Amino acid sequence: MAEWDLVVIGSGPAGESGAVQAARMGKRVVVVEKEPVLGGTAANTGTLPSKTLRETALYLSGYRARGLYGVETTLLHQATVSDFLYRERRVKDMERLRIGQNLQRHGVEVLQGVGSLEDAHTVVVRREGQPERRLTASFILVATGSSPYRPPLYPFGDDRVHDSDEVLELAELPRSIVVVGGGVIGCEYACMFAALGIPVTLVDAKKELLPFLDDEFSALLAQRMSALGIQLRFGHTVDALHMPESPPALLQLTLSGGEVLEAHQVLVASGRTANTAGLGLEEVGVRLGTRGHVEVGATYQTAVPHLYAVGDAIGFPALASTSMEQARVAVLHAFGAPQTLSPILPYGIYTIPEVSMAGETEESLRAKGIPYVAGRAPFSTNPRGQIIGEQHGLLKLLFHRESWKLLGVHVLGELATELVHVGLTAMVAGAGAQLFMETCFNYPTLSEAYKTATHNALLHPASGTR
Ligand SMILES: Cc1cc2nc3c(=O)[nH]c(=O)nc-3n(C[C@H](O)[C@H](O)[C@H](O)COP(=O)(O)OP(=O)(O)OC[C@H]3O[C@@H](n4cnc5c(N)ncnc54)[C@H](O)[C@@H]3O)c2cc1C
Ligand SMILES: NC(=O)c1ccc[n+]([C@@H]2O[C@H](COP(=O)([O-])OP(=O)(O)OC[C@H]3O[C@@H](n4cnc5c(N)ncnc54)[C@H](O)[C@@H]3O)[C@@H](O)[C@H]2O)c1
Repeated sequence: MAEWDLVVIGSGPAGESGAVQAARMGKRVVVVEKEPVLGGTAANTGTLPSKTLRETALYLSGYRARGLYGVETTLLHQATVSDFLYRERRVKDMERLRIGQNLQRHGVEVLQGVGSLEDAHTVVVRREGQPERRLTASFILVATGSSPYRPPLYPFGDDRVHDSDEVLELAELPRSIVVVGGGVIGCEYACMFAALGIPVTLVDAKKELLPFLDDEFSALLAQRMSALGIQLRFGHTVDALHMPESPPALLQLTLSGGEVLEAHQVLVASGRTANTAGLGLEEVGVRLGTRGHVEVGATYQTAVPHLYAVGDAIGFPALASTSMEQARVAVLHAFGAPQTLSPILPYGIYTIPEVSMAGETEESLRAKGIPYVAGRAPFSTNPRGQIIGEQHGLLKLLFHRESWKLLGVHVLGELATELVHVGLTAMVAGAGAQLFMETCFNYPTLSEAYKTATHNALLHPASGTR
């Protein structure tokens, strides 16, 4: 008999969620983590640090108060790196502590060391200066996450060149920066730096900003990011980088098309690679795809049935939110209580302003030939929006033209990543216009925009239909 019911490799959101789910089912569970701290990318280098830095940038820049009292606030004072990183460290520490306590409370054992497969049922754990440990398991959950992809053009040892992990170890705030890669990471960091008054240029090979967004919101976000002072260079790659020997001479980045950008520092955010090298997965029959992503089926089972993989290790959508859900679904399947992942997943993008969406876009509805009606509620006409000075926010709801079921929700502006959940919950419950008409919302609130957007759709049932 195996020593453990479940061995989890990795303690990020996926590992924690999978381990706790199995422990709740009365299973013997051990989590193997190579780092001395728990929490993975979400707690230590990605989600929480970047969101805390965003709040710090908003606070230090006085961004939320801009234009509210007839005065334009600028930086409260010259922001320093320690201003910038102070709260980031506190939030990180609290999250690590919370995860440790959560695992302990559920009776999950934690082992520090690098895990790899010796055979399909044995995980060997190696830690410098310690004897190797062998863990035999009935089931194994690979939740090893991902790391920034480092294109060979950039000398990452140089302290003017960063990836999204290293950017948290800045020695000083950049005087100007080029961000290469306008995916979610690039856009979020570009906004933070711009809010702090740092000149930012954002370069991306794609022609459109975050093309998975509804076109109207992609364009609106591009407009707001430009208004924040970000120079957008879409449809371009960086073909050459010149690094002068002696700073403060500026870095020179030559774009496809010939333009030369000059900046003090560069942040490269052009995708991520799964942490699967050296795990021994292929040796036991697990298939890996591009950038090392583990190939899995609908219940996160690999080609080896008792071996599951979840989170960033399997690729898209590679979010903390979805990683936790995937792990829960995988563990329930392993221990004989199968469930499926929610069919509608939200996206929350912490740019300045925030953008969030769930369900269909106008483009996806058109492509599927589904008849729809769009209803819009600008925050500038919402009383709470007025109070907080939210001039550019927008909620858009997409309803089925015949059934009036909600098919998609899109929000840009203050608290967009929170507001989206009203629409998400309605969609998961199969509800629509009727629900928003009959629900009493607090007044004044931004959530009330759901009622306004529904009225707008009902008043103009032909607008936005295709
Ligand atoms: C800058 C940034 C911002 C982000 N913002 C958001 C956001 O706002 N919202 C959101 O939902 N998602 C966000 N994400 C994505 C999110 O962080 C990841 O999707 C999530 O952390 C993935 O969880 P995971 O458990 O799969 O992997 P990870 O969190 O990467 O954890 C994997 C763990 O496995 C460990 N490990 C790896 N190999 C081994 C081994 N061989 N042995 C032992 N341990 C090992 C690692 O040390 C790590 O602790 C962001 C990511 C970045 C980089
Ligand atoms: N709020 C959130 O949910 C959030 C925040 C940050 C990160 N994440 C997740 O982290 C993951 C990684 O994010 P990411 O932004 O690094 O990767 P990404 O793959 O989403 O984006 C990378 C971008 O870089 C561009 N690119 C690639 N090579 C290039 C080149 N040579 N020149 C110019 N542009 C180039 C691509 O066109 C793409 O737009 C994503 O899966 C994302 O969902 C989520």
